[in-house]
Amino acid sequence: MTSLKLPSPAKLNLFLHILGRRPDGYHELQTLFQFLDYGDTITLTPRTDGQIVLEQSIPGVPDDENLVVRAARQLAAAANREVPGASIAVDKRLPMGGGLGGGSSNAATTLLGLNQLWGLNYSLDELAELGLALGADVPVFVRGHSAWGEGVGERLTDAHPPEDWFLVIKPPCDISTREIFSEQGLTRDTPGIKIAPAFEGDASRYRNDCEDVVRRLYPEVHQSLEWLAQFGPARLTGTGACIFGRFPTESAARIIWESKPSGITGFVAQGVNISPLHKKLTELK
Ligand SMILES: C[C@@](CO)(OP(=O)(O)O)[C@H](O)COP(=O)(O)OP(=O)(O)OC[C@H]1O[C@@H](n2ccc(N)nc2=O)[C@H](O)[C@@H]1O
Ligand SMILES: Nc1ncnc2c1ncn2[C@@H]1O[C@H](COP(=O)(O)OP(=O)(O)O)[C@@H](O)[C@H]1O
Repeated sequence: MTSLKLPSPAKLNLFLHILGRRPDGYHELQTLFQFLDYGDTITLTPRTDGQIVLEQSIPGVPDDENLVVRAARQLAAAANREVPGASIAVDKRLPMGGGLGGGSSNAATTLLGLNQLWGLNYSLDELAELGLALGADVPVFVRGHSAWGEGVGERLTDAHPPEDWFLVIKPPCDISTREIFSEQGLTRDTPGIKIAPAFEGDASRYRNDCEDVVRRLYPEVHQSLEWLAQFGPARLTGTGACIFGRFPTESAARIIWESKPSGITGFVAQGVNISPLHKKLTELK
């Protein structure tokens, strides 16, 4: 059988509210996930020896901890028969620890791709449940539709935010999700909002509750937000470090991108409500 080459897109948290903390220390969230038509690419090639082989390590991530390897092993363990194994290559474009969900997306792409390659026929519900054990953001990537997320992000309701263009900037720092959620000064009491069928893109009642803490701890993020805010509302995604500005057209986003100060890295991409992964899998059917 031939290889399967699949997209592994980024997500943005168009807003992120923290409603409280559960007894186990995890935070109750309300968030709005939208995918970007931009991300990593994963190539899955079936083997015959049952092994899961990562073709190239990611610097700083031991292979056993790489989310693609963990996802493949989890799926192999769940299948109640021998699987042929797979070689997995990840072409990484998304910054790690950037709040773009690259690791979670890689896990979801691996689960859906190997489910097809190995002929396991698990449903999206079953794969989302398997994926949740790997990370809170994996289920939304498995389901592949922009969504309101509640709980720790696992209770999902389809959403239809406008498919605008985004300028995403990666300030020169890495931020650990755990560090931000451990901060004393984090806002943890935002009142819950009623999930609306239509999303008011830039309504001021939506924000990212991690932003004040991240601005204080990481001046690089503060400076990038100040720069981007000159051109319109600028916001943090997830627990950072990436920030984004929203634009109605690609050219509007690119004009600002061209004017960026030297040393700023990032990209321009469209927000999409159907994941590029699911579009590709549909095309392959
Ligand atoms: C906050 C979000 C929003 O999309 O974005 P990211 O910035 O990571 O992309 C995610 O929910 C992140 O999910 P995920 O990246 O899977 O987090 P995990 O690795 O499971 O959690 C790392 C640590 O952060 C803390 N944590 C995480 C999620 C949550 N709702 N409450 C928490 O307190 C826990 O201490 C946990 O051990
Ligand atoms: N395949 C992978 N791609 C990215 N990160 C991975 C991968 N496997 C494990 N990780 C770990 O997961 C962490 C979170 O990565 P990622 O999902 O990209 O960021 P974030 O949760 O901030 O959006 C990384 O810092 C890295 O240590």
